[in-house]
Amino acid sequence: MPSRHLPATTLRPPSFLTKTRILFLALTISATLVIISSIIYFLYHFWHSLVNRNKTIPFDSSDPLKLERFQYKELKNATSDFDAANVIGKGGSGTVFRGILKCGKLIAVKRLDALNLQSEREFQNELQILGGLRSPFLVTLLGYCVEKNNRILVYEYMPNRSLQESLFGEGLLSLGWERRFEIVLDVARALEFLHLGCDPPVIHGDIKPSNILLDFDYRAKISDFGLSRIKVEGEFGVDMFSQDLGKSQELWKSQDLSGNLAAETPAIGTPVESASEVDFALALQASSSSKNSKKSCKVKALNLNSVNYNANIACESDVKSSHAKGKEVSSVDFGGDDWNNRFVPYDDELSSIDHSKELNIIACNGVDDAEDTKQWGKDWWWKQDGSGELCSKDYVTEWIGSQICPSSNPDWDDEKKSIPEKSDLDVSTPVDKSENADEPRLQEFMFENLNKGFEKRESKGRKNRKRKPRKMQEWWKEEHLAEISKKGSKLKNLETKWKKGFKMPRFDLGKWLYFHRRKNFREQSQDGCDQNGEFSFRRGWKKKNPHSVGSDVHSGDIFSRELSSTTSMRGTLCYVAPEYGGCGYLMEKADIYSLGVLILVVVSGRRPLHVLASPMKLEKANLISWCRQLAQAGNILELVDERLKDEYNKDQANLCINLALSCLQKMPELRPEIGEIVKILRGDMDLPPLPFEFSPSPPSKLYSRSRRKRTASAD
Ligand SMILES: Nc1ncnc2c1ncn2[C@@H]1O[C@H](COP(=O)(O)OP(=O)(O)OP(=O)(O)O)[C@@H](O)[C@H]1O
Repeated sequence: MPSRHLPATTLRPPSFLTKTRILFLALTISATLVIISSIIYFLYHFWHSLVNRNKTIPFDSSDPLKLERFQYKELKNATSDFDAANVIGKGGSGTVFRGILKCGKLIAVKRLDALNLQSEREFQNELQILGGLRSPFLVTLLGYCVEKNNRILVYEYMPNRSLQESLFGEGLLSLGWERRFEIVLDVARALEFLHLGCDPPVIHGDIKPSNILLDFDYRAKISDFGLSRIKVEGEFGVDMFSQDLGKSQELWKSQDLSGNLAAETPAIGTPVESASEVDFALALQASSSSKNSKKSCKVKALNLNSVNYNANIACESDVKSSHAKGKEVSSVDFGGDDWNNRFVPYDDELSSIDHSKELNIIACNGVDDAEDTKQWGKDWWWKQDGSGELCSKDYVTEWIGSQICPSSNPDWDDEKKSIPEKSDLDVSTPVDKSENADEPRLQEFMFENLNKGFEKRESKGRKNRKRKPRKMQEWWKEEHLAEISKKGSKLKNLETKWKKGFKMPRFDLGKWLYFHRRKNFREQSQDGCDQNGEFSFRRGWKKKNPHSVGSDVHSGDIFSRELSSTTSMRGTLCYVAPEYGGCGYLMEKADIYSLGVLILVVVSGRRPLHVLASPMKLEKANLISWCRQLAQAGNILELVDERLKDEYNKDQANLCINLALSCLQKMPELRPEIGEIVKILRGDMDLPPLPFEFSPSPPSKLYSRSRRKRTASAD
């Protein structure tokens, strides 16, 4: 019987088959698991990166700025849990603490008070611009911290705080003439670095004493780049003010504090030849506004995630002709049409209006409200009455009203005697009781008198000028809603917050401020005035930190209150250039104007706008007007700080004041360039002749180089 061959498989023992199956199954399962876990891992990371996108700093991994990213905990330890005892200052957006790192290094830690669109924007600006710059004339930004809703900036510590505090605070006498002159020179050099040493140029946009910090040796450094802008020349074609910026590279050489060449440590923002690729991270602003542009501007683009900034810097000649003239480089991406809405055309005629006007909040009611198609930068937001809304004058009026508090001002009793009866002002009426009737009268009185003092010469010219009033609210919407609408879900959050009454001072600012201020005013009137109150157009009222003395002390005559550190929508009241004034073009000459005001403040030891109780002293209330009057009378040295007595260099003082007047010319193109200013201050160039309006009669005894050198050698 033939034997039957069974299939090989069947011949194998069953245990072998089982093992193979098990092995196969195990392999399949583990492979599946690996694949699934890989997918999960990938998805998790994808989700994580999406979720954390808004929390990341707007630099990509190739961060050229080498800023240190601090842990919140680290800064908390450095400042003893942000202890109030470590507070060294308070600005509109945040509180500044003194801190000490583990390594023993002293730092200044600025923590933003609230996270909103404005503060986020300024935070980004500070990082992008100041973070990309290194100069002995600029405060060094060491690092930052972004964790959850915390936004913190870490700076080098400046032991002598701000110029504001040195001039108007306790250290009053520590600023002798030499130091003042050096400070002016340092600030000029800092601006020289920004305007001429950087490519593209950086425009600070908010030069004022509280943004000038003093180091151990009282050398001045510029800080606060929250409102700064990068000027990308190519984008706008012809420079509006015919500045020969091309010579910047030729002119600029990195300088150390003593003015010596220090070429070995070029700042990040130095000319292209010294840094083949400018590391400004900055150009983001330009990029966002230049959709039509094509050619790159040698600026290293950054990957900005945070607030939907477009980081592809471009600045090319291929720009719409409507953008041909210099315009502000905004940090926000406005569509093409938004540009047209946002930027008002420059108008020589309007810019020739006397500057005293913009200090004259006062002028609000006296303005001809007739229609005109032209709008002028600041004009509309000073003069919005007739709309039924609170105009800027009202804010300032309220503010001034709140400062005029007999009970809290020891000088008041003396001064009130000199107030003429015809003013119909009963100064003995306590402010708290005059809430409805007397308070406005008191304020009207102040404004009327200020008006008389400052605006005589303007009234004629203004009669024929017709202007279309523009509401601040409208402007705000134009500027921000377009911006916000691009921020998708962020907008929804913000809108929800607004609806819930979240504190967003720029929304419906007028009413918000009005009611908020009135409420505070009533409350404060009962306990005396709020000596620390400060008015901010940018963020509404801010309460000064008791440690910050800079803004609330008396300086000069009776009581003079500061509007100087009130930050406007863009820039600061009294320091902002007339052609810019909140929404116009931010060009180098705007910084020059602010420098002019700063010089006068440094020389005179006075704030640019003093609110004085006595009409006798009104001529001095507006520092710029007063200086112009003195110049016409040929007596500018009367402006020099009385506290210096005779211990100052008359030639230098003369030079500074004349230079300031030159910087304060209404026409931006007439103001000197920063390179010239530095040369003039160093005695390497003569001051150009001042226009007739400032010249004493007979024509100016201008300060000449030869004369100055003679004096210097005599000294
Ligand atoms: N690096 C620093 N070192 C020492 N003090 C500083 C430093 N930075 C700021 N301060 C102090 O903190 C104060 C507030 O500064 P901050 O820049 O926040 O506000 P500001 O410029 O006064 O106001 P705003 O932000 O409204 O323009 C300064 O006036 C200064 O006294």
